[in-house]
Amino acid sequence: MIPLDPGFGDRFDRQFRPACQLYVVSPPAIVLPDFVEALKAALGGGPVAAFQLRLKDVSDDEVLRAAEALLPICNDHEVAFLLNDRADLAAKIGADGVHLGQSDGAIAEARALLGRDAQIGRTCHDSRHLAMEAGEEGADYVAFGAFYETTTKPSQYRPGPEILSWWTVLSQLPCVAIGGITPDNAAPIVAAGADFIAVVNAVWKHPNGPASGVASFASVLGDGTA
Ligand SMILES: Cc1ncc(COP(=O)(O)OP(=O)(O)O)c(N)n1
Ligand SMILES: Cc1ncsc1CCOP(=O)(O)O
Ligand SMILES: [Mg+2]
Repeated sequence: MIPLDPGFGDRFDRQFRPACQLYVVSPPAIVLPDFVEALKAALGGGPVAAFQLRLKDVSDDEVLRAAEALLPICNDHEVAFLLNDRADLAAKIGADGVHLGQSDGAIAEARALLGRDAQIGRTCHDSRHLAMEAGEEGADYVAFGAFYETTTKPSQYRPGPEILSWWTVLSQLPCVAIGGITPDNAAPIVAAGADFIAVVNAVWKHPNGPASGVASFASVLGDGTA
């Protein structure tokens, strides 16, 4: 199982915080086998910590087929493979983890299905309360967003970077920032302490292709010095 590891290791200390890492989320609809090549290109474009398969309005069979094709690519690149929404399917395909929104089931149930080593993420929108709750329920990371306007998933929630700095002081659990993030607007989020930035369009809709999309984040991800 490949961990979604911010790199704290045994010596967790925010003063020695590792660099913010990229968490690439799939488009809501993909075409196979084309997307296999697109994912290979993306993961070849630069360091990626995790990939999330986030398909919407498709059958379970389509999710399983996509996972079967994409998981080996993530394994080859040592990139954690998380499935969105469905802990049951994540267990079935042997995913490294699952991302659960507020309506996607209990963390304890997902843990029972996936085991101790799986990475379970929880959407917390702009809510400090939801983040603390997720931590208490056993999530492995909390996700805040949408930080910026986005067409991928329009959101009524708009946290500011200060929720990230608040969280990094309060908790040892990694935090993910999501929503409309691009290399041009990521700096305040990275500076505030995001452990991961999760992106869809900035990678998959990059005018020069997904490899360039991933590469375009290299200069903004920081070197971990607080
Ligand atoms: C890393 C990450 N953060 C947030 C989300 C959103 O999850 P959710 O609120 O369940 O919405 P959908 O993605 O299911 O539409 C995510 N998927 N990943
Ligand atoms: C899934 C999700 N949850 C909050 S915003 C968002 C979409 C992120 O996509 P993009 O990086 O294209 O804005
Ligand atoms: Mg969801």
